[in-house]
Amino acid sequence: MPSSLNPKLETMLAETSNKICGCKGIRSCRLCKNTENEVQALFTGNHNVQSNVEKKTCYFCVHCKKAYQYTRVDSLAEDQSLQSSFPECQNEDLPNNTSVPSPGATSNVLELKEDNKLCQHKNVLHKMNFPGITIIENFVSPDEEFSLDAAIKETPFQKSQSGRQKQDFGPKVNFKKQKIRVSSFNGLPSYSRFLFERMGAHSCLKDFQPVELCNLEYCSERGAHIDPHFDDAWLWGERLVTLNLMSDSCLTFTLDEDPFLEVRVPLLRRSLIVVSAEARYQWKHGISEADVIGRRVAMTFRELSEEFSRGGSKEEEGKHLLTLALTFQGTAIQPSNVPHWD
Ligand SMILES: O=C(O)CCC(=O)C(=O)O
Ligand SMILES: [Fe+2]
Repeated sequence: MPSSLNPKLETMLAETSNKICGCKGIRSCRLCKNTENEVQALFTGNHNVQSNVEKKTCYFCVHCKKAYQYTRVDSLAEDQSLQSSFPECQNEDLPNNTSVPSPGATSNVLELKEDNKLCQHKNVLHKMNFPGITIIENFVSPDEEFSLDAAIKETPFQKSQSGRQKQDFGPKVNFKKQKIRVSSFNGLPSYSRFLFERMGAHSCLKDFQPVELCNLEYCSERGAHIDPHFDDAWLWGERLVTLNLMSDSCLTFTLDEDPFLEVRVPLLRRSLIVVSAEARYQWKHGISEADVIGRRVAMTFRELSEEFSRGGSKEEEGKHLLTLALTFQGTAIQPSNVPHWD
């Protein structure tokens, strides 16, 4: 809120916002932003001014794992699917042996080798490497997606920041003070066991052992999104693994030092994305409001950092967390205790 507003109005807005959504501090969603904007406009006559500086947008190709800026991007405005804003690469002739089939998969174009020569892109202005992204398409089948969503809905969601709703299965963490409490953590939920087992069949996740699952629900009516951020690196390890359910979306990567550059990575429905390396540690990631169409559910699994793994100073704590997590008998932890990057 601008400081030019009178204190009474600020208090009124804060109270209203608190009642209708879960935003705190600088975060906002459509519910509190609308209220705030309407009242602000009444009092100040100000309206948001859109920046007209051109963005350099690169699109990540799931197949050759490079990011491309195009001379023109045909956007099918009438098609509501986000997929249509990603230019297609010509990869129909890819041999089957370049892929690793996923147990839930119907597609055989998966985990393709980097630098796949057969992947061709038209109208390319600029091509860049974008290390640290692996996408496994069709990680779950439509039936499995439906069952997972039904199982998730059995637990009530808690209001979160920026219009999101969440459920957390993990230890209580105070990231600022670097403190953990495990007393209320009783494991990952049973419905996530088969996902963990399936991950192990993929080379990039062979040794992946999750200690936290955070389910996030995004709905466009609430203007749900997630601001650009880094995930914690003290407790959480290198790989952030997200299963995307119920609709397509897009993860946008940005750099503070180059605010006009962005890399858009498709979050395809039923696909699994692994974010690691530079994509995890050098680039911030976020999901903009415009990239949420209808309802989206994201299941994010996190592993332990080196400090909490074998040989690290917190190895014993890590072991304990892992034993609890992998019982798969978990129930969601209480909202006030929810650990999160923000
Ligand atoms: O919804 C997503 O896919 C990303 C969520 C995320 O970045 C986070 O929870 O830290
Ligand atoms: Fe994140």
